[in-house]
Amino acid sequence: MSSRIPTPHINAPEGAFAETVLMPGDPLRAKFIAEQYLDNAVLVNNVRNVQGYTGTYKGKKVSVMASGMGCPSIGIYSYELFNFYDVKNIIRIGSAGAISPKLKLKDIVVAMSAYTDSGYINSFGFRGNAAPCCSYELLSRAMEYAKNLPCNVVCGPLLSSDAFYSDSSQTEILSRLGVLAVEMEAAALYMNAARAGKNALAICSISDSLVTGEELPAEERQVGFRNMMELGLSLI
Ligand SMILES: O=P(O)(O)O[C@H]1O[C@H](CO)[C@@H](O)[C@H]1O
Ligand SMILES: O=c1cc[nH]c(=O)[nH]1
Repeated sequence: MSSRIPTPHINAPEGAFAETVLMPGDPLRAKFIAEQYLDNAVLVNNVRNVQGYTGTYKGKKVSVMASGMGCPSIGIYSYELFNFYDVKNIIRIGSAGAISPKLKLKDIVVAMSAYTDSGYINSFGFRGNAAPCCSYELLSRAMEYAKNLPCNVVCGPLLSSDAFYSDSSQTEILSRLGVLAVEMEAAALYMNAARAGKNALAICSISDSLVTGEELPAEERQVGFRNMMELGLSLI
């Protein structure tokens, strides 16, 4: 365990986090997961209102903490958890916009890999094109559990974009390459896990479709993705 805790972003003491952390972007989704699913949940971080809780689920210790939005933000939290708090697994519990016409609202994408346009990728010193990919062990366990879920769960690549609003047509190009959906964090999480020798998986519920223009309201993005939350919790 490093002595670099507390950090500027996490004021929890040593040992405050479980070895597995579920990580939604939205702090209120983190709070909802802690309140709905965890026994004896304790708030272990609230710096910048980025809420982190540790409790137990079915008797197993688990933490849930928000990442905020975008690669730079999840880059900070996942780096500090992996490298300073000795966390072993981070599972993103996110939302994403469908770019595949085959996906409907509330379907779940389990991200095998993440294309990215984010400059965050340059911080690892590699001058070619990186290939951020998930933990195979977490992925295979997630897809096994997904067979029991009453919703469509698809495994494939995501795009982790720096821009939520964009004039470019990159998503159409990536759709032709089989990329399923766009979100904003998986690539940074996967790169930090690789660099730290740890494990990561991004699971995202479809909150809107760039194909049809349908979208869910903010409250549903906060509390409505229970199948995804239970899929994440099945991995602890
Ligand atoms: O719902 P979360 O987990 O925040 O994920 C998605 O939602 C945010 C944009 O609305 C971005 O963080 C994107 O990745
Ligand atoms: O990053 C995101 C997340 C949800 N929906 C989108 O269109 N983009």
